[in-house]
Amino acid sequence: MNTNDPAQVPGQQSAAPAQVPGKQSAKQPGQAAEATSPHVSTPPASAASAATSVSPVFSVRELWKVFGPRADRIPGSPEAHLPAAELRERTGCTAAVRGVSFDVHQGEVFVVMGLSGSGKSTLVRCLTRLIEPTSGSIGMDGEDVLAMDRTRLRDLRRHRAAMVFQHFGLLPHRSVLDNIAYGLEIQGVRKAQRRARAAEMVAKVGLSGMEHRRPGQLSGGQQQRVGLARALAVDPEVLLFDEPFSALDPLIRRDMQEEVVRLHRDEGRTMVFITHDLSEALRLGSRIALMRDGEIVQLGTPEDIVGAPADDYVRDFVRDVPREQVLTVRRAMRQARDGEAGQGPALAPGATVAEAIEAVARSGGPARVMDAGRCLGVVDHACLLDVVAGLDRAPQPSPDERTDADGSAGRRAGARESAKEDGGADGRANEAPDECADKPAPGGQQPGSDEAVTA
Ligand SMILES: Nc1ncnc2c1ncn2[C@@H]1O[C@H](COP(=O)(O)OP(=O)(O)OP(=O)(O)O)[C@@H](O)[C@H]1O
Repeated sequence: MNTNDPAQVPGQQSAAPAQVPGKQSAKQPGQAAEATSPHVSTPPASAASAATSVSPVFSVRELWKVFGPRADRIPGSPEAHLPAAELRERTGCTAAVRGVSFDVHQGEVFVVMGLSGSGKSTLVRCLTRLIEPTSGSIGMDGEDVLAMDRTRLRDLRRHRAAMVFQHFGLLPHRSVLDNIAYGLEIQGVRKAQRRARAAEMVAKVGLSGMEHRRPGQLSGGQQQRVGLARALAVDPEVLLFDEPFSALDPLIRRDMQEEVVRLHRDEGRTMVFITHDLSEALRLGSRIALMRDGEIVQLGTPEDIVGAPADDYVRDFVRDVPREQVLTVRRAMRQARDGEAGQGPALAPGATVAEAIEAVARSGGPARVMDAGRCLGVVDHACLLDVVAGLDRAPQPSPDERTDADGSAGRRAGARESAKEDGGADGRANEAPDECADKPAPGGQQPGSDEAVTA
């Protein structure tokens, strides 16, 4: 059985994989585990339907990682949930990851966020067994990661899940091009082929013209681009980022975040992204797993986390987030009254409250929330203010909401990006054709039509 075939397409399995223990069906293993956790928000309708159509890239159940003597006695023991200091005092052990369960869906940016020491790095390293878990199960595309032998594991790390580290790990005496080609070199890809692929990646991450420089001749941001290009060169099914931008200065960091958003939008590649920076998590995440003391205290979309914090810890965490930048009009809207469905600027359901405030201010009246030509509701001054003040109601997903290519709430980032594309740099766009568009406003024009944001 050749389980290390360099010609193998990344993400495809060359051998009959061992199945994840306890896996119920190919359709959606562990959906119940996510849905029954008190801290895990129910995904929006589109995410849920996407989740049922494809199996998760990673499926993690009851995962524990305990460091220290006789670590395997801790999971399931009465000590398992002791506070960290008490556990250490009584047993000499540290429970870095405690009974964590989640799925990473295809095409999403799954952010693992938490304060220093909350267990983020340990958790993500367990996914490819860079750290051996103490107990639990990990599936990748339905294959049992914990049952993989060394060859299969090497294949997983080289071909299927590439890691981008904070410290770029570049080879100082090699050129940019050769650094990018390195991952292909250890896969045994021929020189001409790997250099051609590396040259493609140089362009993709915006380093054209710098191919022959050494890492020492690059800025921190440029070095991180090389790290990113090296991971991309092997065309992995999933990219794992371990706080990749935390050493970069804020402007370069922003630049790199945009790079990730762009890559995700263009390629729809699955990404798992560790950060301790809330604004980075909100900006990049399709969903965010917020960790505390080794546990996931809440797992949900940025809108879930900011709009419906699971407990006081999360509430405190998100207290200073500008709500209007994260929450969407879906949360703010009310039912249309007396002809309101037929006029006013049109907003996509994924438009932010901030975008809606601008549209309503410009038009002087309510804006419509439109989806596939249907008016889902309207937003006016009062309901937008309620959301900003935190007096809003729960979100109101439409029953037949369309599903985007990437399924889950990656739609948010996509919504913002496509708003920009449709309407130019300021994010405005022309009004989408809809069932109300044939009802002319006074003066023959749709009021505020040029303020509308579509996504
Ligand atoms: N090899 C180890 N031996 C013992 N304890 C460890 C080991 N690695 C990590 N830990 C402990 O496990 C806990 C989680 O560490 P981890 O590095 O996963 O946290 P983190 O959230 O990634 O932190 P940071 O943001 O600072 O990198 C911490 O208490 C840490 O001290």
